[in-house]
Amino acid sequence: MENVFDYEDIQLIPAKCVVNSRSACDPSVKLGNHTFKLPVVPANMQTIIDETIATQLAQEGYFYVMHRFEPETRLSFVEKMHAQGLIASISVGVKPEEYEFVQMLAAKELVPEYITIDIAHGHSTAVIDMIQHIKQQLPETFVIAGNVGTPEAVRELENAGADATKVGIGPGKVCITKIKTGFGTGGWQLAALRWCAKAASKPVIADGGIRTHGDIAKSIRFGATMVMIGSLFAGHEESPGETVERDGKLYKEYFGSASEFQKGEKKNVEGKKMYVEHKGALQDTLTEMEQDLQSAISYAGGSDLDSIRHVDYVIVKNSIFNGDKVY
Ligand SMILES: NC(=O)C1=CN([C@@H]2O[C@H](COP(=O)(O)OP(=O)(O)OC[C@H]3O[C@@H](n4cnc5c(N)ncnc54)[C@H](OP(=O)(O)O)[C@@H]3O)[C@@H](O)[C@H]2O)C=CC1
Ligand SMILES: Nc1nc2c(ncn2[C@@H]2O[C@H](COP(=O)(O)O)[C@@H](O)[C@H]2O)c(=O)[nH]1
Repeated sequence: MENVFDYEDIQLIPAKCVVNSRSACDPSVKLGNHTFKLPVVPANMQTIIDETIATQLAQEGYFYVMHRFEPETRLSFVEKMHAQGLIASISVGVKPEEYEFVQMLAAKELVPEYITIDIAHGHSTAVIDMIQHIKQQLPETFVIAGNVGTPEAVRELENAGADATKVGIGPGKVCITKIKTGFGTGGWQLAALRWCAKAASKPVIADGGIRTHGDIAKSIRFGATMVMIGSLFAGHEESPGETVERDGKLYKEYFGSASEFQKGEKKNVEGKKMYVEHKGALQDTLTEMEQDLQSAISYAGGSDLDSIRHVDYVIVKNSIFNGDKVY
């Protein structure tokens, strides 16, 4: 593959501004039948989202995907969200009990608006079978399938009925797949996104490796409809991870969904645990992301996200941070 690059290697090129204020730029995005305030979704991980955050996000008009690691709560979660007039967006795996769960939702006529099939290696018969099962049982549900890292995988999952695919194997902050298996899109996630998005006929969600808000705009430029983010969302007051104090500073725990901490055993471990700096309220980050995206849209010379998709770019030889810290 020619032109292999990652987020740090790219700078987008400004085009003539057409708005008088960044506040005139609209960073909202449509996914399925709904429009959301931002093209950003917090990762469906246990230290990133819980029912309280999911409810807050849905009420405020942001997309969310609830994780699948407390499977017994999912049915009542869908009921609770619908009782409040909010969208229900949940995750499933591919084991036999997950088939029964989907059947149970259908039998109770509980139709989540979104279901994400959340598997490490999504280019598999297991995921294709689950897509078909959901589409048969819950035809109205928007199905996001992943994770994948190749155009072949995107096409196969789309052909099986997926409404969107999620791209990213190994670029995550707490991911050790790349180290333990030698496989993945770590180190070239942005190029992999471009490769996959060119083959896609439906929305692509870029998942993992976002380290700055500018990386969201870069993902949009290279074909993402939406971006899934873990580490940047891990350090908030509301984040479900444990809060610890070290040398007078507060940190929040962030662990991988395939880590020993999540699994409760040391088997097929492909994730680790780390601590990220505490950074205040979730809404403050969402607001800053919105402002930074509005600014990105203005630099793109337009007034909505689509303008970012058409800007030129350069591959820079050195890191854009040039040895500096981000903040
Ligand atoms: N985006 C990424 O880069 C990655 C994400 N993750 C996250 O970790 C969590 C756990 O993922 P996962 O282990 O898939 O989920 P599960 O533990 O639910 O495994 C799902 C099923 O797929 C099988 N399976 C898992 N990996 C493979 C593989 N490489 N080849 C063949 N079969 C496989 C498992 O069997 P068995 O366990 O017996 O093999 C199991 O039957 C998810 O939330 C996932 O998103 C994990 C790694 C990479
Ligand atoms: N290889 C692994 N990847 C994982 C694991 N748990 C989650 N993930 C992926 O990471 C992203 C978040 O990435 P970030 O760079 O924004 O922090 C998440 O959405 C998953 O796709 C894991 O244990 N191993």
